[in-house]
Amino acid sequence: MTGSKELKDGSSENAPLVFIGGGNMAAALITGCVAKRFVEKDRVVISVRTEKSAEKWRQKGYVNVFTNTLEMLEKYPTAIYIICVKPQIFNEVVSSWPVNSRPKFIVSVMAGVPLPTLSAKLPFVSGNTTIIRMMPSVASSIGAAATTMCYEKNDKIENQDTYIKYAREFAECIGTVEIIPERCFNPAMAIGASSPAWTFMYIESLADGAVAQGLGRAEAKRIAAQAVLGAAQMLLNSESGFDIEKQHFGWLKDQVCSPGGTTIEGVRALEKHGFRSAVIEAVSAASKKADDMAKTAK
Ligand SMILES: NC(=O)C1=CN([C@@H]2O[C@H](COP(=O)(O)OP(=O)(O)OC[C@H]3O[C@@H](n4cnc5c(N)ncnc54)[C@H](OP(=O)(O)O)[C@@H]3O)[C@@H](O)[C@H]2O)C=CC1
Ligand SMILES: O=C(O)[C@@H]1CCC=N1
Repeated sequence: MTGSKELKDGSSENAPLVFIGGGNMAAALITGCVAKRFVEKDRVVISVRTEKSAEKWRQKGYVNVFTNTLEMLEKYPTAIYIICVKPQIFNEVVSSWPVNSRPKFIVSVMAGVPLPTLSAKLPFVSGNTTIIRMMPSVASSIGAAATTMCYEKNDKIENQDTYIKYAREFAECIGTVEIIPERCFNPAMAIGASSPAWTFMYIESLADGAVAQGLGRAEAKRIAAQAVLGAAQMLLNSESGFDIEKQHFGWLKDQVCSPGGTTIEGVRALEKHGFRSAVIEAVSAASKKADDMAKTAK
């Protein structure tokens, strides 16, 4: 990406990107898309709750920072709105939205707030508003997120294809993107957005294991992180001889396990301690939590 991306929909040329919420997820998104020059800093607008957070953003060179969401939304009546607050704060955001507002394009990254709830709760949303649910991850900051996206296609919405294309380009600038049906959104969130936390835990555990055996902490951390990166790259890069569309992951695992060797002993230990089951349960627990949140968000 060489230049700042413009959204030309006839009504808003070069529309600003307005982030409602400026915490961890917004920081990863903004860092990632500014680094790729998808948007310039002066076209980013952010609202946060506290002056302390606002000051942090200003120190990073962002000038359009607000601690009053209503004031921000009144100042930017035509924009691309990205809702980045916690789901529990969504009702507060709804009540901060000017009643006469008629937004055309809203992106929500909130876990556990489905599209029908978004449309129902944002009372000003008309039949002419495109709402997109996007689930990126903290890896957006380095352009390495595995983002998922869903939306309801409506041919009656003016310029909807333009908005969808823009959202897709936004997601591509922070990593990869999969468009999925909303019914699969929560399990996809678990493996795309929550799993970085579990992977950090896994890498930390690898390092701990080696430190327990006497390896220095710094070396252990670097070796563990690189080993996980290399393994993931082998799955995604067909030059490894692996075809992710056709082959089972076990094919690569088996290449590492020399008969009578060291690795298969580790496989045995992992199986004994319920490794796969623990991971499957983690995905299920995160997904179920999002299902429960969706019920209370109604
Ligand atoms: N963290 C992650 O890896 C991911 C998070 N998400 C989603 O992103 C959303 C945000 O999560 P995360 O960034 O982790 O949370 P944080 O707690 O880090 O950030 C929340 C932000 O919202 C701000 N805020 C609170 N109330 C308001 C308000 N009324 N108006 C405007 N801003 C407000 C806070 O301001 P202040 O800083 O002043 O308190 C803070 O900047 C969640 O819905 C989550 O589901 C999605 C994918 C991954
Ligand atoms: O923990 C959460 O709820 C958010 C959504 C996915 C990742 N973090």
